[in-house]
Amino acid sequence: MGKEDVRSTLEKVSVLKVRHADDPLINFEKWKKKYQKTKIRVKKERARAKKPDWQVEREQIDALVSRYDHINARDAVKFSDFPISRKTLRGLMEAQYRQPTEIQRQTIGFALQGKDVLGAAKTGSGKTLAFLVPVLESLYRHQWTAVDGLGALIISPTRELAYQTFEVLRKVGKNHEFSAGLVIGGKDLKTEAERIHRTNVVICTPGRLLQHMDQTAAFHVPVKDLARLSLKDPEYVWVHEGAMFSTPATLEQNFVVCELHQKVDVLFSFVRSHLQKKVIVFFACCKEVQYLFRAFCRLRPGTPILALHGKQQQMKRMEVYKDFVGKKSAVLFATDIAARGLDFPAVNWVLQFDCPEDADTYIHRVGRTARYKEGGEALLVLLPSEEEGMVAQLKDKKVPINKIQVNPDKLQHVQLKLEAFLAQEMEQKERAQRCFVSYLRSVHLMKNKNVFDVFQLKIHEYALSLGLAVAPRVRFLNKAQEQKKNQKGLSEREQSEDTELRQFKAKLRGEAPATEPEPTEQDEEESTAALFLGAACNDDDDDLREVDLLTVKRRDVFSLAEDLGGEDDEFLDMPKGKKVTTLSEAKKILKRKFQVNTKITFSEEGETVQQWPIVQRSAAQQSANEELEEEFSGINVDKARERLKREDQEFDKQEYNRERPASAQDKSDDEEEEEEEETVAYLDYSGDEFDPSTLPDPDKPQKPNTDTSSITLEVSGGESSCEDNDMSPPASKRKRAAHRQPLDTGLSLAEDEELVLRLLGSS
Ligand SMILES: Nc1ncnc2c1ncn2[C@@H]1O[C@H](COP(=O)(O)OP(=O)(O)OP(=O)(O)O)[C@@H](O)[C@H]1O
Repeated sequence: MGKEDVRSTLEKVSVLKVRHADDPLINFEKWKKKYQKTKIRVKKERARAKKPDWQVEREQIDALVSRYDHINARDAVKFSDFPISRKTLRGLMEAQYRQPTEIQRQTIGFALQGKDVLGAAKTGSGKTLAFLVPVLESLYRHQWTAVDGLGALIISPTRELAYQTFEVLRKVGKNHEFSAGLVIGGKDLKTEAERIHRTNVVICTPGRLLQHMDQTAAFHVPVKDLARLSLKDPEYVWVHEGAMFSTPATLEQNFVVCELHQKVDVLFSFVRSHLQKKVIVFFACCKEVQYLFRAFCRLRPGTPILALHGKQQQMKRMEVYKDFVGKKSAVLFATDIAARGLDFPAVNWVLQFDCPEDADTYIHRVGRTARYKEGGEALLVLLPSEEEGMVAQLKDKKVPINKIQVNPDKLQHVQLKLEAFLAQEMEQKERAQRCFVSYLRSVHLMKNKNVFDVFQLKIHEYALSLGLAVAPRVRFLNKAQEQKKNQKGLSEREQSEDTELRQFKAKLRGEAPATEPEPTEQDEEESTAALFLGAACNDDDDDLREVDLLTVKRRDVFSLAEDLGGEDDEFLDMPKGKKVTTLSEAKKILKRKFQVNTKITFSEEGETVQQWPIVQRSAAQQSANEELEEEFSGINVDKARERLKREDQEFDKQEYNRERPASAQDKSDDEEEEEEEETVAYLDYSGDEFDPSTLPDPDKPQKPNTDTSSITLEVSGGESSCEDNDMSPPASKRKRAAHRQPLDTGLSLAEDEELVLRLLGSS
């Protein structure tokens, strides 16, 4: 093909192209296609717009559910990689939760698929969202509404944790329409009861839940499922199972060993050297927090001190919680109510002033710092007697902890200052005493005796370190000590019996007698400990009310001192015969059938002159037949009742004749009746003597003396009815009675009263 041919061909093609673009037929076809597409879309949209919301939502739910089988937790990087509703996703994003943590990644998928999940992960690793997201999704999937009532129940060990979980739920679930309620003690039960049946998610503490289950009629819980409390074929998710340590990697942990009486100084010095930090200090009991919180406030360490413990009002607890959350630097003195689950942001230090009950408690406590990728430090204060046992436990639980020393040069001593405070304030002194006793009690009650041995404590020095002049008396320790001695005595006796037997056998065999065993080191230690306690106990007779109260309460209320078993045995199983208590004395008296509140006066000849309460002499003679019958066939109740009635009547008659003035004996029957009535009233009234019945009843609303018009009908009516029922004699009779001489019955006032009551009863 020549050049000319090529050119003509190209020209033809371009002409064809121009013609094609201008071709109305082709253009129409194109437009028609586009139009059809738009028409279908609009139609669909219109159709969808006509659907009720729930149906649209249903379709969205179905679309989500269809993805459940294909969840790939391993590759999930963002929350949106899971089939989670837009509402929840939006909530998560708004709360700045974008990527799931390890525990969330591994559990959310299973939970969405409807499996029971048992998950465990280190503190601060995000377990809260791991269960809250599936809760929201489950309710959403079931299109739960307010009228459906309770849909999810979250039981939390402490009120603070319940409150915190509630707050997270509110944040993450704010785009859903469910209702949620915080049901914890210390709040108004009535208001809760009114709302609880309309609440979809209830976050509660166990005590309050039981209260509503008992008292709130409208509250219907899935009780059977709760009771079973076992998981159906659960997925176990141990996120950090293979980890080298059970505490967060970003947490640095140390312990110091010091004597009990040095602990307050150590704490004060620590606080003084960490003024810009946020610190939580854990104590063994509320009373310690109560006392040391006040003491430290008085010491003015230079940083805010807060206290959180179970004896505070709920509102106060919330206030302190929020206050501490909002502070940049502060020291929170707390009991273990703050140990589990609470998410205080940016805590730098956790100091355990008292040894935790066990390694798990230790881990929960230190977990209040170094949360979610943050760093933190923890210091454990141990007594020499606690060191070995506790450190071994921690090692067992894979807790990396190092021993460090307290620098004695840096230690600041506060004992003198505390003494001065206590000298000024009686209340503070009492607090210090309670703190002292409570701490000892808490140590005494600890189960692990390898770690906690109250008899190893130098309690006198401890009392001084709290600012007290002397160690208060601690009864339960006295008793425990006695018990210990008795047990020791018993085993010694058993041992000596054994030795005697062995020596006897040896004699029989013609061998030389064995020598006495040497006292062991432990024996010596025990007697030293006993010395410490003994000295402290004898120093002061000022016994603490709290100890008395508790001890007495336990025994008195249930009257089961001998029957009680279990934990209380330590206190109650004292050797019989040695323990002399008011209760045992009272029981002895009862057994001997002594009558309390009785009084018998004898003449010099030994005859009964007067007896209280008055014994009614037998007035009606018992027939010989009756006596005989009773002797052989026991008491015939009906006959006895009849006889008593007769006897009462006879006695009343005799009493009446004895007391009636001679002049009155001849009066007519009618007059006699009236007289008798008056006598009854008269006996209660002793002439010139003060008549208490004339006084206004303090329990009744009083009428103003002057202006009766101001009294409302209701009140005046009530009063008049009260007056009608009054035991005081009517005015006319009182007037007549005033002219009479008081009857001298020869009895005391109390005896007179008793007599009147009898007469009234029989009449
Ligand atoms: N996906 C996430 N992204 C960012 N922060 C998160 C995420 N999940 C949880 N957190 C944050 O981590 C912190 C710890 O979470 P959470 O309280 O749920 O831990 P936990 O495992 O329940 O701790 P504990 O065992 O002490 O109860 C919280 O401050 C929380 O806001």
